[in-house]
Amino acid sequence: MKEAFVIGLSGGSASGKTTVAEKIIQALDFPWVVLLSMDSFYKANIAPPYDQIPFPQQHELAERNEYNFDHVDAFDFDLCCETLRKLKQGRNVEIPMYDFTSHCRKKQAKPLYGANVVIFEGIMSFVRPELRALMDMKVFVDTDSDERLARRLRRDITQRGRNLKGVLHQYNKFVKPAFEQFIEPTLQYADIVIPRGKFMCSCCMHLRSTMHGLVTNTQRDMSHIHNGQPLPSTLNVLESTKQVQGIHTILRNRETPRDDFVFFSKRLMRLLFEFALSLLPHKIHVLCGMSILRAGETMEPALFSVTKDIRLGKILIQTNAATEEPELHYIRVPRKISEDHVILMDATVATGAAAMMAIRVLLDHDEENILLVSLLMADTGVHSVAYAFPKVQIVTTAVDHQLNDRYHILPGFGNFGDRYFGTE
Ligand SMILES: Nc1ncnc2c1ncn2[C@@H]1O[C@H](COP(=O)(O)OP(=O)(O)O)[C@@H](O)[C@H]1O
Ligand SMILES: Nc1ccn([C@@H]2O[C@H](COP(=O)(O)O)[C@@H](O)[C@H]2O)c(=O)n1
Repeated sequence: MKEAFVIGLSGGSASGKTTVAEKIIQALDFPWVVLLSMDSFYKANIAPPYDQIPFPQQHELAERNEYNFDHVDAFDFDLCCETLRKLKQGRNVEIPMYDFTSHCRKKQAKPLYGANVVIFEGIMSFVRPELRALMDMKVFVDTDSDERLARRLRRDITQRGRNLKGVLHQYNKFVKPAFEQFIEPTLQYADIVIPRGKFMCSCCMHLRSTMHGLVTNTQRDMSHIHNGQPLPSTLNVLESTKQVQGIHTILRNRETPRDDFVFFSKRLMRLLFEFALSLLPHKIHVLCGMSILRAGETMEPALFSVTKDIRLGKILIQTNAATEEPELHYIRVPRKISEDHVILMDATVATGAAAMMAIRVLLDHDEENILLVSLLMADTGVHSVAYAFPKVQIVTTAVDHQLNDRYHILPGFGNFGDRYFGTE
């Protein structure tokens, strides 16, 4: 669950790598696939120290088509490797954005959150052994050089601000020799070669079958793999006092009117947060709350009522109706929270798939600084989270033992969000 499957894509310039990557994403129809391009790691930077040649000089050379963008030294391989390694580990990264017309990095970097599958494409992606070692599958797009030149002429003139003479000059002086010297020899490392850049169904079928055993249906797999295992030591269950039992009875009763349901769930949330806060170490710490929308949002007022100056983030994860997989739709995280204690909130946790996706997004944290706080959990969810993230503290008021065939907790609280918001 933690490691992303990395597909490396290589081939000459304009061979069709990006196009093939996009087709793989469509054809795989897989949740949470990200595309990372080597172009982001050109050394051409707005500020030193990445520049070997000072930027004004490099820019001027590029404008005259005299800067060699097709040499291994043009790329920041260290940053590239570190970024891909982090993504493979399911961690967050900041991707530099490159602008081909100004030959420099944009000021703004693009945040990427961990993913199930990472497609990494670039002319030099197979050149370095440390990059190849991060790839689970390597695909080479092998397109004839005339075809590549024709495509490059069209693309660079229409999209990258070049002219005919400049493209031809750059191609003959740098692009063609680089292909022969650096890129073509890496064809030997490919598991799959796509001839003439024509993406074929057979290629996708091969990719699917290779990945099948690795990333299958998360909800289904997680719903029964932990049967009979003892509950983990990171699980903290609120003491089942008469008051807590009474509130559970009210919340579990499907006849309970909405206003009672809201009142007593709020009451239980406060007790839960008091308990969760008592588990934090005795020192000054900064707190950040993260609610998993939409049911986790119901817990925010209770959290505010027991904590002062807490920062808040939100994350929207929804289950794809067709694949039954959780998908990340929206995220807002306060800046610089990597040192904070994070209280991750969801009203109920069934299989644990959404909670695990949220924890993965937060993985720039030490796991022990994350508390997953939920009113009610299924033991499947408890086991899955604890297995994947053994240091995350899990805090709840009760653990139920069954899930139905739609992965709802039994006996449970029913659909918490619908009952709370009155959208049943
Ligand atoms: N199979 C194909 N047939 C025709 N044109 C293609 C094909 N694959 C890519 N192209 C075009 O060639 C250009 C370069 O493709 P791209 O995927 O960006 O290549 P790369 O990422 O390898 O540089 C684009 O304009 C794209 O539309
Ligand atoms: N400022 C730049 C930077 C790079 N290039 C060329 O881009 C090619 C790599 O990108 P592909 O999408 O074609 O793989 C590479 O061959 C560089 O020559 C550029 O022209 N200007």
